This record gives sequence, C-alpha cells and structure tokens, in this order.
Amino acid sequence: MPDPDLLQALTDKGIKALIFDLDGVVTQTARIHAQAWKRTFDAYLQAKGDQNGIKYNPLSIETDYRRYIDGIPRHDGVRNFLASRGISLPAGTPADKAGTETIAGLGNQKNVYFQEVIKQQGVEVYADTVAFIEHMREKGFLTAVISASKNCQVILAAAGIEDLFAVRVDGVVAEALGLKGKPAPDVFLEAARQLNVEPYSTAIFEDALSGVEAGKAGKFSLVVGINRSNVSEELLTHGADLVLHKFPKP
Ligand SMILES: O=P(O)(O)OC[C@H]1O[C@@H](O)[C@H](O)[C@@H](O)[C@@H]1O
Repeated sequence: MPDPDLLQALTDKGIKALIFDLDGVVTQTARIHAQAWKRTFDAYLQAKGDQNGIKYNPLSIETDYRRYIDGIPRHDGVRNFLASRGISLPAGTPADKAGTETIAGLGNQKNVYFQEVIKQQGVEVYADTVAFIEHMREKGFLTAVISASKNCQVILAAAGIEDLFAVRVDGVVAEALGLKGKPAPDVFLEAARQLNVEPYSTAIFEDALSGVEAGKAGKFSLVVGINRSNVSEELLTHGADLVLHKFPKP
C-alpha cells in the first residue's frame, strides 16, 4: 500500500512546526541501542540464571525491546525490562561501575557497548528524513528534535546534522528540567514550548510505541508513526494518526 499523503495532511491541519524523534527516525541508531541492550541483558540474565538455577528468556528485540525499552529513558528501560523477568534491583548511583548489579550499573554497561559501536562505526542518517527536514525548513517550518537518549548531542554531531533543529530536548535536558520520559508527553510539550508553538499546530514523528503514545497524550494535531520495521498496525493502535515507511521526496 502506498504511504498516505503527508504534505496534504500537514496542510489540512495547518501545521507550522515539526518535532522529530532522533533514534530510528532521523538517525540509524535505534538498532545500535537495541543491540547494546540485548548484549547487556542476555549476559546478565545468563549469569544470574546460572547462579540461581533459573532459566530466564533472553531479550527479544521484536517484543521486549519495543514494549519495555524503546524510546524510554535509560533507567526506566532497565527497570521495566527486569520487572518483566520478575527481577527488582536497587537504583545504585551514576558512578556505579559498568555491569554492577544495580539499575545504574546495568545502564552504564549498555552505554559502554553503545558508545563502542558509535566510535567504531560512526552514525548514519536516514537520507529521506534529512532531505525532508531540509526542504521543510526552506519552506519556513520550525523544527525540533527530541530524544530519551543522553547521547543525542553526540549522535547529532557525529552525523553532522546539529543545525537541522532550532530546539533539542533530549535525555540530558529532560533530566535537568525534571521532565517525565515517554509515554508521558513532557519532552514533546517542552520542545513545542521552546519553538513557541501550540500542539494543535505541530506534527510529531516517532518510530517508538511509547513515542506515538506520548504524541497522543500531548494532543498534538498530527502524530506520524515512522515504520522502519514492519510495525504499522501497532503504531496505529498506540496512537499514530498515520504511518509512513519513508518521508516523501521533496
Ligand atoms: O542510554 P541513552 O543513550 O541515554 O538512551 C536512552 C534510550 O533512548 C532511546 O532513544 C532509545 O530508543 C532507547 O533504546 C534508549 O535506551
């Protein structure tokens, strides 16, 4: 089936501003996050299972990652996923050594794996998204980027696309301002506030289920699900108004 007509939808809704999620919408980093999490949790569950004589199911990227981790702040993701395996750990502190059996320690381990890959491989953008954003900026649309990730700025710099966005509300900004993570709408609402636009004249673009839920909760006029991995139906049931496989060619 062809994608719906995005430009028509933007016109019909009187959209002035566009807010993009980073990982999986603008940059090809969603897969790198998912694999770093899988590496962290599979090793942890294997070791814990060996110790306790329990067989834990490894992390499934198709189900567990999408449901418990994707789009969600680092420590919330650790807590959510471990709860799905009946495990509860102390919070620990940001200084915990990578791999310490705490929420922060496992989060730090994933961050080591994630940064290793970024350093080795660099960051690739989705060319369709970047061309679309450049074109829409030329037409006068305001643009912002949001992300749960504390690596957002590093990723934007590595991809050379920092100046595509007038506003950035990422994991670092959210922590400093005390904003709730997705599926709460806080990061999107803060980005709209900084752009000086209302949600009713703003469209958001998201690949994560938690992200389209956040867009819906924030009453944004148009919530666009970006389907990079065959999850159209789920994006629609979680709150997307329409789903695209690719951004239209300008
Ligand atoms: O660990 P970071 O880089 O702060 O990222 C937090 C989360 O950021 C989201 O964008 C990713 O979808 C998640 O996989 C990730 O866990």
